[in-house]
Amino acid sequence: MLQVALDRLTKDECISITEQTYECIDYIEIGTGVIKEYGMDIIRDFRKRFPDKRIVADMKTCDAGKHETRLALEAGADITTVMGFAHDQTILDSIQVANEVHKKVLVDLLQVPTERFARLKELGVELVSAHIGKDTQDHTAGDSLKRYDGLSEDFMVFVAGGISPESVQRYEKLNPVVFIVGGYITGASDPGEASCVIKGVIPKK
Ligand SMILES: O=C([C@H](O)CO)[C@H](O)[C@H](O)COP(=O)(O)O
Repeated sequence: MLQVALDRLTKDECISITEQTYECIDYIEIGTGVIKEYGMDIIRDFRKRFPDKRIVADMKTCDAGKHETRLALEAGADITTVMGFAHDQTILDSIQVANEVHKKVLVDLLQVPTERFARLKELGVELVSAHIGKDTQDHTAGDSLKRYDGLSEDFMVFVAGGISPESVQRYEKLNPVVFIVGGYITGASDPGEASCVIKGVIPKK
């Protein structure tokens, strides 16, 4: 499945790109920077505009888990993100709030030591994002994905970080269920076409 990540865009650009890509995307991610600019209002707005799509709020919560998770899910997100390096209690609280409303938490593994993956499983984490951060994408291309090998035995895996049709194959061993794609789609001259091109090369799940 394909998740379009809406980052570094105005609200109007987010709406336009979502409309253009609608046919080929499965999840809409409201990016962290967009949430910082527009707050929960943009999640509420997207929920009304796009009732048939799953919405991921990339909150990147690292403290105040109950409060931030509730904010994003009550605004209409189906999934909200929490950082895997956050305190165990933050992750537990976020999962508890999400469970109460039958929604999900996606734990972002950015900067999480591999030794912590087992603990995340014990905490009840189900969804993880094997993520290469924006600021390191140019510096770590290649083997940094190795640290995520085997994750799909314990978690439903989302993958993110500079993904393009050319790099999709690199993720095969991670057995991802969702490919999160931002810049390749949002920076394209025809985002609709770009979303369908990448949808055509990611494994069907
Ligand atoms: O989570 C993301 C990143 O940390 C910026 O907030 C992006 O949504 C994710 O990396 C996907 O975007 P691209 O790397 O541009 O494909």
